[in-house]
Amino acid sequence: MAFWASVLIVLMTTVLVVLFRLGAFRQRRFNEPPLDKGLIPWLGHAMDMSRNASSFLKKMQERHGEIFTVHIAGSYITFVTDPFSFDVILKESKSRLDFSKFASELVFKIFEFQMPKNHRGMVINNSSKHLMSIGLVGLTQAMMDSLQILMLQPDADKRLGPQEWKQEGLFQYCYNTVFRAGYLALFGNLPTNGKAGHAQDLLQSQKVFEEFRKFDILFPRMFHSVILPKEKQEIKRLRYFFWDILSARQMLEKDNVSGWISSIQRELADLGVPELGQSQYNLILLWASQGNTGVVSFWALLFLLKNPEALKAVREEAEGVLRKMGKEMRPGGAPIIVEYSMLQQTPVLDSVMEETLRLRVAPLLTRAVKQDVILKMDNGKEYALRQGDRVCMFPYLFLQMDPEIYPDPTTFKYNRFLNPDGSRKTTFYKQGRRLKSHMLPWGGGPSICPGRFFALNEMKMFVFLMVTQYDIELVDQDVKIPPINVKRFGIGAMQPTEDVPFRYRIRF
Ligand code: HEM
Repeated sequence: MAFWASVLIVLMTTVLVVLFRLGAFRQRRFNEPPLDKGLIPWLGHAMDMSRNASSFLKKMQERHGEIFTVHIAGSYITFVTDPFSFDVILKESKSRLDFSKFASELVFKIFEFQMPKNHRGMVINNSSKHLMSIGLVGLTQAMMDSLQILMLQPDADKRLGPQEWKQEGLFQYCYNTVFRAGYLALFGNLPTNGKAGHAQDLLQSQKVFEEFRKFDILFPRMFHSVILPKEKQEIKRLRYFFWDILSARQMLEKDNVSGWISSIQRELADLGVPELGQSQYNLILLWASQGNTGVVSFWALLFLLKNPEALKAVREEAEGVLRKMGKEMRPGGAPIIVEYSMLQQTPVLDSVMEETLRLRVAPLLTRAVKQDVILKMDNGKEYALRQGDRVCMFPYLFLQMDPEIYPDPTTFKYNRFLNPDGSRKTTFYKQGRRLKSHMLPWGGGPSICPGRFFALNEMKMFVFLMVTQYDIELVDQDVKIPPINVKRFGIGAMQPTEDVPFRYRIRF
């Protein structure tokens, strides 16, 4: 009897210790935000969050207000929903709220790469040199060259002449074209070995795109740590495919590798990162640079195709820029070349891109709480945050979809970001007060996307070419705009649940 009593005591103690470790006994302390642990130990609200983060967070905001802490898969995460307080968090010092810690954990989970200590300084320095300022002009030119290679390649179906309509899925077409052009511009071309043309580049970039899409589709499951054993195998295979294709050895054989990729690789080698680590890092850069631009380009074109007035305005603006630059569009004339300077003269297209980013880009901005912190909200209220927790912002829901800031927020309005005089509109208000940041699709603070200027150039260039070089139309003009895949909330650009057929032909 005594024996069984001891076993029972040991068992109960173990269960209590495990529950304690899983955070089941955490109580809200004085000054802390409202705490919502959910009913399932350790998992907490993980299922709701991975199912549809946006509707879950909306429900939590309705229940708790401007700030609350939820328990998700073993972590306590504080969400701030007041957009006026976002800047406070984004500007907070790294020693209190840190971006790198969470990013490094995520990168290790998905890419199996252990970030070297000073890697962020390296990314930031190289990005400001090669993705901004002077480097941006050359890279934008490289993107243009690659877009031309892809868009003007002879049709696989030789029966179709250049003037005939070609039909495809718009999502597939945009993602494929922008991904491959961006990949070639950043990661370089295969040597032609005396052969004419770009056949090898076209073949290899197609394969890279196909494998990337498989990885991309599995990404939300990796992000939320809900992978089945079969999927684990596939992820492993895909990682090996990319580590090989992006290896230092393969990159050395390529021509025209961008300064961004080659100098990061050199610095990694100097830091003593082994070859495998360099390949792993290249996959991270491939993911960061190519996972969103094709998707956003798709939405921008779809919105234009569904809004003939907007399409007309963008086309007229682009044709005006071509005329101004002396690039006459003649029937059967030379292909259109979009130069860097031309992209600085397109306020209507800028507004279209900004409206598309507002409607379709939904990252979760996360900081690790490095020490106990008092967070002073914009309204003066103070909340205690605990060391070891995370603090998160979801600007898609609490800023970009706010009807007070953007009336009729789910509707695409191509001129929402234009002033009546046609200049760019940057002032937006809530409760009569001007917002410092009216949108955060690129993140903010020290971790703001360093590729944002290049990304915008890539997408604008693609849309510019599509509207000037081609006639484009939806196969069914009445087709509904497809819903978004809600499982991708928090990751970046939202993808559609289904494709939309469209057709295009060279304009003569
Ligand atoms: C539509 C396209 C893009 C979107 C919406 C986007 C968005 C973002 C977001 C939200 C972040 C995280 C910011 C944070 O957590 O605070 C990020 C990080 C990053 N992005 Fe982009 N991005 C895009 C395109 C690009 C491109 C084209 C490149 C490179 C050529 C790039 C390179 C990076 C890098 C390297 C980081 C990590 C920065 C760091 O560790 O500090 N992105 N991006």
